[in-house]
Amino acid sequence: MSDIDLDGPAAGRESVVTDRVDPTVLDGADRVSGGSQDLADRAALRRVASLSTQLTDITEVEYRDLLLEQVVLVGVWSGGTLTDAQASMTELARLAETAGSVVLDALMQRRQHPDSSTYIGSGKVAELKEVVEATGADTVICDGELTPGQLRNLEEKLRVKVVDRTALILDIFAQHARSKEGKAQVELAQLNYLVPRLRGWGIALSRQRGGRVAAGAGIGSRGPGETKLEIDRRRIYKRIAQLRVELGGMRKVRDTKRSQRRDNAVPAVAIAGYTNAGKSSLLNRLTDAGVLVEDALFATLDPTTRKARTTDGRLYTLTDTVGFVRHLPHQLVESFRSTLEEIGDADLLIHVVDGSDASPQDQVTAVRQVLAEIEASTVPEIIVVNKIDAADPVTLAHLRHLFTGAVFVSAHTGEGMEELRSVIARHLPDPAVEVDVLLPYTEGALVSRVHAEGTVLEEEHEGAGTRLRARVNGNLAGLLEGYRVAPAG
Ligand SMILES: Nc1nc2c(ncn2[C@@H]2O[C@H](COP(=O)(O)OP(=O)(O)OP(=O)(O)O)[C@@H](O)[C@H]2O)c(=O)[nH]1
Ligand SMILES: [Mg+2]
Repeated sequence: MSDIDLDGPAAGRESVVTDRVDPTVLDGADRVSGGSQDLADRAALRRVASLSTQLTDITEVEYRDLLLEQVVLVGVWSGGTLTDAQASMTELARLAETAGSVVLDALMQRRQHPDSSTYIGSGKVAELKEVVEATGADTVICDGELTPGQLRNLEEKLRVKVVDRTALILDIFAQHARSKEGKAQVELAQLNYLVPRLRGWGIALSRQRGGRVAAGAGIGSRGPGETKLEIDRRRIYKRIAQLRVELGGMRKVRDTKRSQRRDNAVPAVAIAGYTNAGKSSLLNRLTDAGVLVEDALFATLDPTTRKARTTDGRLYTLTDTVGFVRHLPHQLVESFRSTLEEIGDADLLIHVVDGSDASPQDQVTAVRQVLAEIEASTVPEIIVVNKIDAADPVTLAHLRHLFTGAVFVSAHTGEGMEELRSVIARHLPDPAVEVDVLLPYTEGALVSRVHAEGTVLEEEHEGAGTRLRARVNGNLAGLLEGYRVAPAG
């Protein structure tokens, strides 16, 4: 813990490590399959990033415009190794770039705990202010979830916008939400984040906007603004209630669909994993889904379900889901609960890991934490290490050792996909009921269904029809009831 020498890399800066994050700017997609229109929309959104976070229904609320452009990142390293802390900062930089901003600099402070009033220590705030001024940054992004007080105090001291990790992730989700459900889920999460911060932001924002604090007496103290905030607060609560009702309705539709799938006893496989690990690419490989693939965090928010077949011809569904990240904001986990239930309800989980990442095992840890939070830890899991074409062989060897039974694939080259298919087939629950039937030739459709949904053990064409011995699900077994052959002897 404390035995790591900070003075080396940060000579002359005492306990502040200045770690310039490699500004490998993510300039949009590097590969799109079947979603170029979507992508164009998204690029357009990115140029006016602030629009996506403005809540159209509550325009008068001084909601934070996240016009993220020139940013400086700041983090507190309070536990774990330096590598962990740096990985978290690198990820924050990726998140900031995904949201459409340019990262100018990144600072990290070693402290036991974040400072209760300004997140980083007061002496370091002055240092940060120097960096902000020197770089001409207009926004500071903190690597954590800050209290309303911390945000306000920092803004007052730095005189630029201060945003935390949670707000940043919410902003990306808002930019990427496509479906009605996704948009409602994000709006609900944003409002839940907003409520406790309403007063703080109201004040800080007034100060920030063109230095109105100098002209207007009484801003920041009680006054007419307070009444307006109360009204806004009530409107927000009303909107939250309305969104909950709407989402409840959409949830019913989703539940019905899922239970229909259950009745048909088609096994469900969910693809989950860290954001940008290649989940959508894998879905596209295993089916012809044509889901948007993008080198950006949280490209997928809406689950896509496609039919797929095992190597031995059995039908199953494959669902691509929203990616996870370190410290996924609890507001998102909460409002995306119905989407995330697709994972908890699955018969099998394909947990995709980016093998080319600097520390894939940390991704696995973060993902498992979220899985536990959504009560999906009991779903049988296959670890699939993706991007082996781009991964370091030493890392891969380490992963083989860590995760026995993992499958190593490349969604790009197709390597390992055959093995993945057969592993999926092996892990899928086998249809439960064994039947022995004689189906007249007029019942060709039923014969096809047995082939599609069940496992055929024996098939013979006899004079009276097709004799089939097979394992099928309960539903299909019911339909076959009338054609059963009496057990011999
Ligand atoms: N080199 C390499 N790149 C890959 C591979 N699979 C996916 N990628 C790239 O990784 C990036 C992310 O792929 P996606 O399929 O969108 O990842 P995802 O997990 O669905 O991401 P989110 O939906 O954003 O959470 C894209 O740039 C892909 O082209 C692979 O096997 N090898
Ligand atoms: Mg995706």
